[in-house]
Amino acid sequence: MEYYLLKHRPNLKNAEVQLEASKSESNRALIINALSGNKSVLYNLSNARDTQTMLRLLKSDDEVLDVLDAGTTMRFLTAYSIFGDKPILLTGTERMQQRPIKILVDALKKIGAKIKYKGEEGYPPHKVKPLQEQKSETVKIQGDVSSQYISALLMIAPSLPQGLNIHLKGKIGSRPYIQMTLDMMKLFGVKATWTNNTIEIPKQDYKEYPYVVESDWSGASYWYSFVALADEAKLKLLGLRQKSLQGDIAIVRIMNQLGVMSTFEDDGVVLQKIPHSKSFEFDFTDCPDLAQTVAVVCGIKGIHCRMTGLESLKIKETDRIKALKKELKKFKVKLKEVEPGVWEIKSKFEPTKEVIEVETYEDHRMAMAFAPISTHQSIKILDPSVVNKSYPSFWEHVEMVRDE
Ligand SMILES: O=C(O)C1=C[C@@H](OP(=O)(O)O)[C@@H](O)[C@H](O)C1
Ligand SMILES: C=C(OP(=O)(O)O)C(=O)O
Repeated sequence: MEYYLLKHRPNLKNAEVQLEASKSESNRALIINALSGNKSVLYNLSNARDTQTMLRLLKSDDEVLDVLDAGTTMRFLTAYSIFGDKPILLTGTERMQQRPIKILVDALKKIGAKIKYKGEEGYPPHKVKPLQEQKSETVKIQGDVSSQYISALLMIAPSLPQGLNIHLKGKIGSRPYIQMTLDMMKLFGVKATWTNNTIEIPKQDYKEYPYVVESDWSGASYWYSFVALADEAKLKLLGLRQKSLQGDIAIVRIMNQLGVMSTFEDDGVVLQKIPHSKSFEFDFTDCPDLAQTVAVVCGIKGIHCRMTGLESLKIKETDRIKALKKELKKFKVKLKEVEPGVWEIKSKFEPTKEVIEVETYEDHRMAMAFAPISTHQSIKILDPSVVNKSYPSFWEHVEMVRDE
């Protein structure tokens, strides 16, 4: 298997990193634009494979759309396909076929769509037929499995003949991603009202809007981690804004406690080292993609850490809890569930001369979250091309930033 060898390098150069653009914003902008007849020019779309796949599939005439391992692409295209002129079969990687879709499919069926599973009930692949008639203008949807189902419904809602009222049930995970969807819909001229647990979207047309995608805050988190763990570091991350639509801007607050200060400038944010707290507690319900970054930083720095809100990690690119546990253990870091839903990091990490191999489980975030450990000791990241899902230039940037 291919690997990327990162020899121990404690310091970073004083460098500027042109981050990749957000795949979450890009994929929303692409769906919204497709729903409005592609009348807008979209700037700075992401080179992430998830976005390039969305772009390619939106242009495709095929009856089979393979989203590979892209969750948003799968969920958003499933909803979008009800407006097609022929049945569409949606499929993906083996892992994608284990990631649930029933909650979204049930909501679309309630609206009147005809959808059939082609493999296991509740999971892709599934075939979506064009919507003949809207049967209901109200759907109830569970919010604690994936917010992507809700975002998918929200974006198609104004294009439905009767609009849509969405009632959210129970705990809502990844809420900032729902807000991002609504904020972007608003920029494209669509009005929605969110009161208590109900979001109402009347039928209306998306307007033209020249959307500029911001850099990716989830991708930024790995540079915060590099700075937190390095002996000497000062980095500037380009293309990030202090007022972001992305919930993963939470990394600014988190890292302020874990040893990184952020200073916003016109064209990005400057990261500098500051003293860190001895212990840290955080609920990741709103920003699950940051959990791996934080677990690694706390483990390596020996910061006692309590993490909650990790429920959705099990159904992402891999079971991230299982993967984290296994790989952190190689560094004498324990991730343990101390009570239901509460995870603690306990560390006995000491750098060794040995090169430790990190498995990545087809998960880009495993590769990127573990790479900063190279500031303390040599590591090998297996299957390094996994980063292409969200951040294809990651290794190039690592090469550029680490000091020889
Ligand atoms: O809507 C989005 O762009 C995303 C929502 C989150 O997923 P869940 O809503 O499934 O937690 C996040 O983990 C994913 O990387 C991107
Ligand atoms: C969970 C992720 O993506 P998705 O669900 O869109 O595959 C991610 O990028 O961490």
